[in-house]
Amino acid sequence: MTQDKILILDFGSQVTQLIARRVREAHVYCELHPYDMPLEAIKAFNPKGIILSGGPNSVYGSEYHADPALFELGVPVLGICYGMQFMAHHLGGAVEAGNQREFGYARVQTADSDLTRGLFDGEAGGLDVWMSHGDKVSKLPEGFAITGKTDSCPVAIMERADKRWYGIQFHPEVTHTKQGRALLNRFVLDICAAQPSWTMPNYIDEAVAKIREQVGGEQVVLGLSGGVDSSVAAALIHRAIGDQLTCVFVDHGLLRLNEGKKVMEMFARNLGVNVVHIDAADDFMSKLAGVSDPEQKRKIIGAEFVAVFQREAAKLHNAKWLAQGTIYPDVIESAGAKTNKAHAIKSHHNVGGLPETLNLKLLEPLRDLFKDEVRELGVALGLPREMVYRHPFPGPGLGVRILGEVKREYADLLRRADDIFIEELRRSTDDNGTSWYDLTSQAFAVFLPVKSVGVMGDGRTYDYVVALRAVVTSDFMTAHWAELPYALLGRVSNRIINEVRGINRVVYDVSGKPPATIEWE
Ligand SMILES: Nc1ncnc2c1ncn2[C@@H]1O[C@H](COP(=O)(O)OP(=O)(O)OP(=O)(O)O)[C@@H](O)[C@H]1O
Ligand SMILES: O=c1[nH]c(=O)c2[nH+]cn([C@@H]3O[C@H](COP(=O)(O)O)[C@@H](O)[C@H]3O)c2[nH]1
Ligand SMILES: NC(=O)CC[C@H](N)C(=O)O
Ligand SMILES: [Mg+2]
Repeated sequence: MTQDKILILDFGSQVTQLIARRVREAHVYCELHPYDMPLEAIKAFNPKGIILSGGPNSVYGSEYHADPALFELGVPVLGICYGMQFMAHHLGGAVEAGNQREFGYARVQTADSDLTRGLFDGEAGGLDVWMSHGDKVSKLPEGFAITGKTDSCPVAIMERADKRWYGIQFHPEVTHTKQGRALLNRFVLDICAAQPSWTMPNYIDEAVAKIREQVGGEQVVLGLSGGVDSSVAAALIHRAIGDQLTCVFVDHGLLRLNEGKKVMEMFARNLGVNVVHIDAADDFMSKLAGVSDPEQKRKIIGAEFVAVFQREAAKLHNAKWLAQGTIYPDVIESAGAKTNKAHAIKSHHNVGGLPETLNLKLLEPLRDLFKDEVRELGVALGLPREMVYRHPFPGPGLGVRILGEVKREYADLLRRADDIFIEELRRSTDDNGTSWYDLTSQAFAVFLPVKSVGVMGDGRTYDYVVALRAVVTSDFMTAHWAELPYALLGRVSNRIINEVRGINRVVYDVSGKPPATIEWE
């Protein structure tokens, strides 16, 4: 890779991923690796600078240590929180438990400093930061100066400018630290002098060359969902190897309105990608008949999906590769998941769960990218903005948005109601002219298989209920219900009740996650 690179060593902080995002936002490529990355691997990575993350442990008496020889590589090092404590510990200073723990907002008094130079324009002398620590640096390592402190933290910033070693006790990666982004930019762009050349248009050539080299003359299959990740992966791989790529698009009868048509039009017709469109609605519907338990439904859909995909992939001549839209957060989270014993709330199904008997090699060209980068890449590859900035759509589709037993009739009603909701969201804007579709992270309709009484045209109706769900979230782990304007909700309700015969009542879901989840099943 010809890019300048920053290495982030992860000591287990909850927010390490944000450090990587901030560096990427400065258009510098970076990677996150475990704290115990071997020195040889660090040298081979050839970083322009190293960032040591925070972490839950205490550096004294713990075994969570990086190889201290990294300080002698001649590249700048920035230690954040635990990272700074590790730096102090290994360079001859000392760290001990503080008598006061500090969580949340703090004001750091700063002296003129190499690290913070130029960050304050007119606001000299202070930083508004976010702290989360119990330990403190109690003795400075040799040659270091204290350049920032708070009332309860005598060493909030320490630095040794001749070696370009910097430690900060607070977290610059979180947005609560007001000048955090500027500080990270100062480290990465000025101190490490990394070139900000990491942009998606630049990345295309490199990614294309890599795919060609990996795949050679062999054939690739990809499960295309019409979602963002698989679509961008398809466009990128197609750019690299053209007809050697075949996409399999499975219509399980639980897709959004006209989804199949849209996907075929976009990929097969406009981009000239080979797409096999499988209409498997009958298979899915018959397997789902009579089943109302959410987990059982998910498992049936997941298993059937694999069966259909496997059958189709086997028909393709000489396919040796399975391409997937795995992205960097998936990679980081699945590494973390190995040690994480969280409760399973829902079994998410992805083609990621394909059995090894498929005997295909994995091609994952997006595995270094964050979602916002994947979107930029999609635009750079010529996919329409509207498709690339779409809300996520779950693999089991409407199957988890029809409560209880799934029936074709319900899916048809729901598809139309959902389409009206999305159309109105795209059409209405807030005062700044941003559409409500873009202001929400995910929005959809849910089918409730209960009937209620209504009156239309002086006649009695006894029809089904649809719930509207719209949430705002940055990570989908927690979410707020979206405060949509009443007038917009009113229009959606009117249109659904008037246009979708069989639905006579619309309600709005005002539950956050937690305690509710985003999908109803
Ligand atoms: N109907 C489908 N046909 C073929 N492959 C599918 C289908 N639904 C899901 N997949 C596969 O499962 C993978 C995971 O789905 P997931 O929803 O996480 O990602 P996505 O659909 O690509 O993007 P997004 O997160 O924007 O929805 C997809 O990348 C795709 O390869
Ligand atoms: O690809 C997927 N396969 C699934 O089985 C699945 N279940 C939920 N989701 C999506 O995940 C996010 C969080 O959803 P929940 O709050 O309902 O768990 C939301 O964005 C959901 O749409 C899925 N995505
Ligand atoms: N967030 C951190 O990195 C905390 C470091 C260390 N565990 C402390 O409490 O000080
Ligand atoms: Mg999807």
